[in-house]
Amino acid sequence: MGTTCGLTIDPIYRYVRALVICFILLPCIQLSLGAKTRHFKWEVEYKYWSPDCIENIVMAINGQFPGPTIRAKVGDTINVELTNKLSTEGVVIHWHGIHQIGTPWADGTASISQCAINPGETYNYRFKVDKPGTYFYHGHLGMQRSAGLYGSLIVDLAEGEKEPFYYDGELNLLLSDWWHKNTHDQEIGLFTNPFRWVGESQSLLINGRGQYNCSLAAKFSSNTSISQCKLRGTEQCAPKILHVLPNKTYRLRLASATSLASLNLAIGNHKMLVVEADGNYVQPFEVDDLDIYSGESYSVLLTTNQDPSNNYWLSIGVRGRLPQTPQGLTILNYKPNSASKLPISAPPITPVWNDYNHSKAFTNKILALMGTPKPPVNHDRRIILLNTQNKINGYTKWALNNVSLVLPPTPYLGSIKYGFKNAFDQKNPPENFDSINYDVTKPPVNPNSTYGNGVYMLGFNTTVDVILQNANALSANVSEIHPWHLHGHDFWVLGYGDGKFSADKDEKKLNLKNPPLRNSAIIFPYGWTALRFVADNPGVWAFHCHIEPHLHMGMGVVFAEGVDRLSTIPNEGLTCGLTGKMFSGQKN
Ligand SMILES: O=C1O[C@H]([C@@H](O)CO)C(O)=C1O
Repeated sequence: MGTTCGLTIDPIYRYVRALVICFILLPCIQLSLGAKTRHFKWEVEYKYWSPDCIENIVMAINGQFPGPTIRAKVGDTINVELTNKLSTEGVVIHWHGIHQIGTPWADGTASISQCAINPGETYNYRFKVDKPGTYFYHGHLGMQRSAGLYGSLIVDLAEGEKEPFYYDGELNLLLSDWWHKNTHDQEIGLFTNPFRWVGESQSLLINGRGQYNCSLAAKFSSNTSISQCKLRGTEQCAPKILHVLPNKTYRLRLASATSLASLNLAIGNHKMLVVEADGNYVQPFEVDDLDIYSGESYSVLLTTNQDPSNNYWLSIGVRGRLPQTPQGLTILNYKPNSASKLPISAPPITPVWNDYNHSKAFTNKILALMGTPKPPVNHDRRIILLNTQNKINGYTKWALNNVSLVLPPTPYLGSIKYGFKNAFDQKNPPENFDSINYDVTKPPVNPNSTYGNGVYMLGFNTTVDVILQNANALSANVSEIHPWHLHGHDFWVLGYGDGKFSADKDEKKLNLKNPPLRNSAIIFPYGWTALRFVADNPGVWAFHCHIEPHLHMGMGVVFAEGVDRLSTIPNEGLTCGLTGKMFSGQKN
């Protein structure tokens, strides 16, 4: 029996009732709650741009880099008509942190939730924003995030609702990293034998702005070869100054769209109170600096209680990789001081890149605010994913339990819905690795892995645990940070640990009392991270390392649940691969 708007009743009555509900009642309920449909017409194209004062090409939206900020209220419907104006490549946009409940085809993952939008074509992203918080959107095909395809998405509380904290004003910072080598070149290097790594970025950007050939803080540097930037403020690379008034509290919304860099952010002389992580409230805690990994977002409260005759630095620097990228800087301008008045001392120093104790201390402070839903006490299934750097026929890859993901030409959402059994590997990918014999502290004994595109089919409404197990990469004594992001859900972060996860020893250490709910979590070098989520959102969902070159090298898996519950999937996103053939057959 079919369902419409979630209802299953007899056919004629069902049709009439569905019409009434869909076209009369739902809009009325929306109106009465003040919810709106927000329409946007976007065109994606390459543009010449100077994000760090060096001219390059960026992927711009409506001529802007970063793309326009979307601001909406909980319950609103976002409708982005996205036209691909790139002349030779497809495009998609993922709405990072938005659950896409009932609209999995709008998740914007090429080969998973939709076909890439071809040059000249338009795709309609229509979805509801279900949770207040700080989010962003970005390209999810190839290396298009590295190319600059990103922007902010901020969801305010519904009318009449109040945040559990007070602030006078708001500042929004979207953080990213920037290479001078174009992303096609970067991408080809990753798929070449011998492998050519993308290397560290040339610049860090704050709201799409950084300075490569000069520094805002050169006069404080002992390196005399760096010149002081002389910017008028109108340049594309001039910092976005953060204007504040003394003795007020500001909510800083932070999101990291970096391709590679893990960042640490600090504001000279000021403390920050962390209140939100990935769209979830956390127990407030105070910090001097904060780590933010690719794919994460935070809100911090900043009180402007320092000497009002000065301005202060806001700095970001690289963590977890030997930094070869200068700090990204902007100025916190206490009004009425002139914005061009430099702070009186040097910018905050980023903690040493491999001081993991510093990072762990920060991460362990993140706990759910009282009232946050708690995780189910038991899990139905536990998937353990060993993260390794591997080789396939001499090519360097990343793999999970020895399988490196290569996406199929037919998007999973369509192939699962319509039962195309030859669209992807029908065997469940491995649930575990040989944890008794595998030494996570050493390079793999046998580094050869295989390509795969199988799906973890999750029972609808079951509770799934994922243990992400880090290991040594291909070179001895190297284990990297990987920030993992789950589409379509938040998960509870039950705990982090060092070495190999052991159910006997570590199970009892898991936090079931107040674990933070998030959509992104990291694994520390040589460590493990335990996550739990409920598979209650019909659709097909990527779960992957948010370092873009790592995802491109296969570091991801695919989950699917409840696809049979989706009554209709718009054809619009499935007109490629086997589903494309099926639709063209129907037309004939
Ligand atoms: O995937 C990666 O490859 C390089 C290095 O391991 C090999 O060049 C690096 O730093 C990564 O994160």
